Amino acid sequence: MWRRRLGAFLLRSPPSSSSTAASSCQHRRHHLLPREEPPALNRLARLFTSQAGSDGGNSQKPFIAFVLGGPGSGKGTQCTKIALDFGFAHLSAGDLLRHEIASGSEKGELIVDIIKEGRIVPSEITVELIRKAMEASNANKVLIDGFPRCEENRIAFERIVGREPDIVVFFDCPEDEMVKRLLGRNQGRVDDNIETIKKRLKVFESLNIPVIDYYSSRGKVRKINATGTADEIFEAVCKLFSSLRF
Ligand SMILES: Nc1ncnc2c1ncn2[C@@H]1O[C@H](COP(=O)(O)OP(=O)(O)OP(=O)(O)O)[C@@H](O)[C@H]1O
Ligand SMILES: O=c1ccn([C@@H]2O[C@H](COP(=O)(O)O)[C@@H](O)[C@H]2O)c(=O)[nH]1
Ligand SMILES: [Mg+2]
Repeated sequence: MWRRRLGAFLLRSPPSSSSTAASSCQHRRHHLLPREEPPALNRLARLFTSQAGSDGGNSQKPFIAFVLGGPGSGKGTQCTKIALDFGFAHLSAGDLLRHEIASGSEKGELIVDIIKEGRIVPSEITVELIRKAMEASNANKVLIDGFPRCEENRIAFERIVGREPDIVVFFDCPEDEMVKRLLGRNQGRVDDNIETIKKRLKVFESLNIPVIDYYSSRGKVRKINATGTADEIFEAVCKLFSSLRF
């Protein structure tokens, strides 16, 4: 459990200020494993779930949701809310890469140059970070936010982790809205400037959309209209997640 908490602390984005009780899911499902549930009830609940492990973790294969969408479509914002309301571990590929940069490693120096250019980090680096984070989280439900970015990423993940996602959530947002949000983000990100944003939008269209198309052809994509307020979008997200079996 401590590993799970430490992993979550290190790897999840800080909760957004909009993640309040008031904004939480109106369609909230009856969680089988809410965090605040007493341990005895948790154990009982686990007897009735197919995926939970002996410590609530992933001794069997976890439910994996890839969360995709253009830059600034609101992936991180919505994942924070989903993690809180539905008990998912939130692994953001971008945050993992930024964490590697912050560690001061040689790999980090390579990564920061790629991010400034809006390009895609080599698959073996990103997949290895995600694989380790999944292992550290020991979770039975995982959101992988902002990955895979291209077909090569997808193929590398499926080869190394040995799994396809159970679903792919696609936040569909118009470009002008994404640009407006990114320019207003104000979190000191090296890629939140108009030059990099334009490059990221091109990379999204040319490399990430084909991944979404691939998973669409496999019936895995759930498209969500990502316009409106974060809370309005979360209403649609809640409907989707409440309908899932995990
Ligand atoms: N529905 C919304 N309406 C207005 N602003 C939003 C909405 N959702 C998120 N934002 C804001 O837009 C910015 C980008 O959101 P967020 O970081 O969640 O996007 P993202 O898809 O994770 O972007 P990136 O791919 O760059 O990581 C943030 O400042 C966030 O607070
Ligand atoms: O799988 C990934 C995820 C991210 N990148 C690089 O990081 C930036 C920022 O990512 P966000 O998910 O938007 O935080 C992205 O533009 C890429 O340069 C990546 O290469 N691979
Ligand atoms: Mg993000």
